[in-house]
Amino acid sequence: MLTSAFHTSILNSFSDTINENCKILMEKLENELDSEEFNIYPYLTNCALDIICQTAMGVSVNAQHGTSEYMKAVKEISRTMLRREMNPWWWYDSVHYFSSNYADQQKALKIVHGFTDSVIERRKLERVNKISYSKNETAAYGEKQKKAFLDLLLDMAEESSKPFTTADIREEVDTFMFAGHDSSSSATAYAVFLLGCHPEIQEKVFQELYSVFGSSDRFPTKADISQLTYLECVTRESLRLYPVVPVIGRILAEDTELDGYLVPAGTTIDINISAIHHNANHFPEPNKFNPDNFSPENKAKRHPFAFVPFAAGLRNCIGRKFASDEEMILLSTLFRKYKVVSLQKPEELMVEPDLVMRPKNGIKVRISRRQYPSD
Ligand code: HEM
Repeated sequence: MLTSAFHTSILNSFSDTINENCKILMEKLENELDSEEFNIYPYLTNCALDIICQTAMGVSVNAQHGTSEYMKAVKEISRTMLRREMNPWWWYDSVHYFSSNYADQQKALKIVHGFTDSVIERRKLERVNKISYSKNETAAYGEKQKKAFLDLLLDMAEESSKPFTTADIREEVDTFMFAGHDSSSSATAYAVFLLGCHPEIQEKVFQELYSVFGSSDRFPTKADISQLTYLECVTRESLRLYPVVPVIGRILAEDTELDGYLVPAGTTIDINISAIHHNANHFPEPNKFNPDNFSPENKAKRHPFAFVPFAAGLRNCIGRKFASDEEMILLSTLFRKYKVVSLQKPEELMVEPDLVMRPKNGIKVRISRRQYPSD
């Protein structure tokens, strides 16, 4: 159901939403111009949350403007899942049910489900009454009243012979929400961090941006983005060094030979994406940040599965294009406007496992406004 909603033409319609939220992010960052040091990670996470909420449900939770109950609950659910994973006693349902973690999780789930259900019910009613979406809700979608992901699901549900309950639809919307905000904001955060550590590479990115945009601060178009080939290499190289989903699990469908060992069908295996990305046979200096690893020549020389941040095969990431577009828009806007200096060294940056691999102590940076020749 989700996959068909990710048709390219639909993804393109989300770029207005990304741009509008990116503009708010830039305004918020203005307040940090005088800071000696600040953590840019929460800014990126809140921006990603607003983007995903608007694209998923067509409503804003205004995460960038404050703290909504829904936003806190989304974060709390991630935290309770992680706490459970870290505490083997809680792997048993019967023990977990009596824990405070379970109570916290249920409380947060109630808020999240209640919010999603109310949006779905309201949308369904509007469709029955053929009321077009209210002005506030569509403002982010521009004049043409672009549909949210939820509307596409409701279209599909109406056309399907199988009845869909609100809970079925809610599950799809929640999957989109949870898979889509932490992953893309962390990916963007690591790219910002690495560019902040490597001024010479940041300068090269800026020169590319300048060649496409000049000193304009206009929203990037699809055509602009397709010209930013070096920035694209930067985003890939960042995901290579910091794959935000570092390990995935699979159950073997058939007997498989691995390194001379026969692993029987039905075995659960972990695939260590981070280790694949740091394999010196594929990336000669595996710990060095080198965007040229993704130049067309270097890419052509490598095995196609040497770089798999979005997994591969049937259950790969369906939000890959969305995530890449979002990251390119955010980075191309941010680095046109600001110079970024990272105040942590790569060896000091601690990562912690959550639903995705997050920077444990955030991303500490200092920013200054870019000077253009006409300034
Ligand atoms: C840089 C950002 C992202 C990365 C690195 C990433 C990575 C991944 C990976 C590795 C998987 C496979 C997980 C597994 O098999 O256990 C996955 C699945 C998935 N991702 Fe992403 N993702 C990103 C962004 C997004 C976004 C923005 C969305 C939605 C808008 C999204 C939606 C999904 C969904 C729905 C699945 C499950 C697909 C399925 O089970 O068939 N992802 N992602």
